[in-house]
Amino acid sequence: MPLSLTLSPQTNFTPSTMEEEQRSLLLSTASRFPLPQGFKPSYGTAGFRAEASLLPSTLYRMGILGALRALKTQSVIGIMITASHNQVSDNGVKIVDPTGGMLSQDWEPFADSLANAPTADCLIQLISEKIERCGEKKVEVLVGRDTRPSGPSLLEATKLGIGSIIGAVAIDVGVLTTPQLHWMVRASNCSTRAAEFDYFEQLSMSFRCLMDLIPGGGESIEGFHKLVVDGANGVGGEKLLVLKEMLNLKGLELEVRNTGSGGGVLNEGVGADFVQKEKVVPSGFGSQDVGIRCASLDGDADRFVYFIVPSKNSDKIELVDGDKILSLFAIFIKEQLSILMKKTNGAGNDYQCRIGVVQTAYANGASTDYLKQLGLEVVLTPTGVKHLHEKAAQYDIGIYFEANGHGTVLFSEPFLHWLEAKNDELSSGAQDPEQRNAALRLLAVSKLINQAIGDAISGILLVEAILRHMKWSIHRWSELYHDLPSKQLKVKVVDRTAVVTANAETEVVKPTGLQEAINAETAKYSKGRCFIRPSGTEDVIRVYAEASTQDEANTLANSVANLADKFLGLGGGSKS
Ligand SMILES: CC(=O)N[C@H]1[C@@H](OP(=O)(O)O)O[C@H](CO)[C@@H](O)[C@@H]1O
Ligand SMILES: [Mg+2]
Repeated sequence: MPLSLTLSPQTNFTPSTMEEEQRSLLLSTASRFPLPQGFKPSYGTAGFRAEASLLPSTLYRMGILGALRALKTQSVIGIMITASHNQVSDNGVKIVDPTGGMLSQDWEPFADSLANAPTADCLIQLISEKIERCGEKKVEVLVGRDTRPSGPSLLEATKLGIGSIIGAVAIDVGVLTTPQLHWMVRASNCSTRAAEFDYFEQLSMSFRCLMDLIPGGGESIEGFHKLVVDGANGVGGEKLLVLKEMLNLKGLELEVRNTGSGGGVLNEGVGADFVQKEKVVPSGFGSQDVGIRCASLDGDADRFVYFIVPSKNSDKIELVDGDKILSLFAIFIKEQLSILMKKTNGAGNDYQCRIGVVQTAYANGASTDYLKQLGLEVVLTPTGVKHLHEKAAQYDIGIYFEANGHGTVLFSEPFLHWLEAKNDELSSGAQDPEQRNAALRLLAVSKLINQAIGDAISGILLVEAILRHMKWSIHRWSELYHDLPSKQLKVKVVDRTAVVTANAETEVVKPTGLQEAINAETAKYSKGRCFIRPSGTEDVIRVYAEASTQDEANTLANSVANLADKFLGLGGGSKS
C-alpha cells in the first residue's frame, strides 16, 4: 500500500525537492528489481515484450510509469500484462492512456529510459525529474493481465511499482482481454459504469439492437447460423463464453474451441497470428468444419480474422483477413450513411461526414484498390495501432485495420452529437422509417465497436450482425475482391535497428543502397510490391512481398530477404 502524504495542490517535485519519504520508499522497492545484465528492453510497436523471466524489473518500472502518468493526467491509467501473439514463455506490458488508447507517444522515450535505468539511483533521478502532483486525491492505475503463467508474479512487480509512488493506488482488475482493459480505462475516465459486466452489457445490448433492426428480422439462411471461434488457448475464448451466456444470440450458434481449458498451449498452432501468417487450419479444426464460418482470436483478443476450411483433403484455409473485415465495415457504414443523408422533401443534410480508411503497408494491394473504388479516402500509416488509431481519430468516422485483424471504427464526438440529434428529429413526426433505422444502426455500431482500441470480441459481433443484415454468407463476403498473392518472411540480423524506413515504412532510408537493390528486384515481377522493416515486437526484420502469382511472391520475398541478409545479416542468416 502506498504511504499517505498530505500534499499541497500544484506541488512540483524537482530533484532537490523530492521528499525523503518518497525517495526512501522508492529505494526500498527498486533494490528488489535490478535490471538483468545485458537486457536492453525497448518500447516497441505495442510496449515491451521479452522472455518473461527477464521482465520483473520492466514491469516494476512500468508500474511506476503508470503511476506518474496518472498523477500527471489526474486520470485513471491502465497497465496490461500480456505478450499478445508471442509464445507462452514471453510476456510484456502495454500502457493505456486516459482516453483508452495506447500510451501517448511522447512518453515512449521516458518509458525506455525508465526500463533501462542501470541503478536504483538513476531510476530515482529519472522519476524525480518527471513526478508531478496536483491535488490530494489518490489516482488509480488499473492492472489487467492475460492467462500467461508468468502473469501473477509480474502483476506483483507492477503493483509494487505503482505503490512506490505516493498518491497512486494499484487496482487489480484480474484476467481480462487487452481491449476490455482499454474499455474500462476509457469508461472510468468518462465517469460511466466501467466494470467488466458493464462492458459485456454494452456489447450485448448494442448487438441486439443491430439484430432487431435487420429488415425482415434477419431470417435464417441455410447453414448460416453456426460460427466456430478459435480462442488461441488465451483469454478471449473464456470471455466469449461469458458473453454467450448473457447474449440472446438470435439463433446464432456459437461454438468456442481452444479456450485453454483443454490443455492446449497459448498461440501454439492456434490463434489469429498463426492463421493469418501460415494460412493453415488451426489445431482443433479440420474436416468437420468444411464450409463453416470460422474465426480466430489472438492471445489477448485484440485481433481476429475469419477463415473457411475449403476442403477435407488439405490443411490450407481461405483467409478472410483484417482488410476484408475493414471492407465489410466500410460497405455497411457507407450504406447506412447514404440512407441517412438522402434528401427528403427537397431538404439536404447539414453534416458533411468525413469517412477515412486507415491501413498499413501490409494491407493487400487488392484491398486498397477495392476501397478506393468504393470512393473512400484511404491513407497508410506505419505499423502499430498507435499510428492507425491516431490517424483514424482525425475523421468523423475513421475505420482502421491492420491486415492481421487489429482494428476498430472510431466515431468523432461532433458526429455522434449530430447523429443523436438527427435520431431525435427522425423519431418525431412522419419521417422515413428507414432513415431513422439507419441512424439507430450507426448509433448501435458506435456502442458495439470498441472506441478505445481494436477488440476481437466486439469486432466479431459487428461482423456477425452485418453479415446477417446483408444476408451474406462468408463465401459472398470473401468474394468481395481477390487478394494478390503475398508472402511474409522474418530475417534474423545482427542489429535490426540499423534499418530506418520512411513513407509509412514502404522505403528503406538506411542502410544506403538497400532500397535501390529492393527496387531492382521488385521491378522483375508483374504487380510486384515489396518492403522491409524492423519488427517492433520481435528481434527480426520483416519482409513483405506481393506479386501476381504465389510462386513469384515467394521468390521475391526470398530474394529480398537475401538482400537484407547481405546488407545487415549474420552472413547466411536464418529466414522463416
Ligand atoms: C506484420 C505484423 O503483423 N505486425 C504486427 C506486430 O508488429 P511488428 O512491429 O511487426 O512486430 O505486432 C503488433 C502488435 O500486436 C501489430 O500491431 C503488428 O501489426
Ligand atoms: Mg494482441
